[in-house]
Amino acid sequence: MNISNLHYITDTTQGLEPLLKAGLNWVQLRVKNRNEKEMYNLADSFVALCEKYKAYSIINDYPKLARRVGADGVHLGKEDMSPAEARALLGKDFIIGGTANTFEDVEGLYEAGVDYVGLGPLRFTETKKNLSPVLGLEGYNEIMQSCQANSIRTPIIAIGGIAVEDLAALYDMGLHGVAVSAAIRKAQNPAAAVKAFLAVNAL
Ligand SMILES: Cc1ncc(COP(=O)(O)OP(=O)(O)O)c(N)n1
Ligand SMILES: Cc1ncsc1CCOP(=O)(O)O
Ligand SMILES: [Mg+2]
Repeated sequence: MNISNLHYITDTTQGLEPLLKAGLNWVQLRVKNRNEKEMYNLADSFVALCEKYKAYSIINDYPKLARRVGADGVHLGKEDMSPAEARALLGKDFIIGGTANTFEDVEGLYEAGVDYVGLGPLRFTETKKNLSPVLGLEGYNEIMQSCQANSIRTPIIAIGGIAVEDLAALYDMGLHGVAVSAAIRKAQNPAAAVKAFLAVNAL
């Protein structure tokens, strides 16, 4: 499995199909405050839609639900199940991502054997409440240099307020890719926004 350069984060399947048609191949379902039944139904239809377009499906926060609906992976933050427990539950082939805000977080996730790290936020975003301290490009630079110095090669995905204009600087520092919600979801033409992100990745 190749970790994608573009992770799209969504709380709905509405409007997702045109984005998959535009070439999106990795989607994370990130939903807060829904009951178990609603969450199951949403996750189940999300996985079916991703499968139709051969896109990887990742469920945020809920490892057991991810397994139950046949998703490809789960994303876990500091408040969620530990990556080690999730690995024991889900097995070696299940994709497990973890959240980092510092080099120490990245190191811990690398040692825990995650498949990718979501590192951020780059800047303020309204998409997430209780945001960790903003890193800015300078913060990413320091953390990426520490990763290189410590031979940490886990793919690192930048997240939080990412715009297409940020990609060049982030890739220069060694970031593997980006996780994006608002810049696609709130775009006048979300499918065109997906294509703009993918076009930079193809350069
Ligand atoms: C790719 C990626 N990186 C980071 C996060 C944030 O996860 P978490 O810290 O658990 O916060 P919530 O998304 O659950 O609010 C993510 N979802 N994806
Ligand atoms: C889940 C998450 N964690 C940090 S920012 C974020 C949401 C994505 O941010 P944006 O909507 O600004 O792309
Ligand atoms: Mg979480």
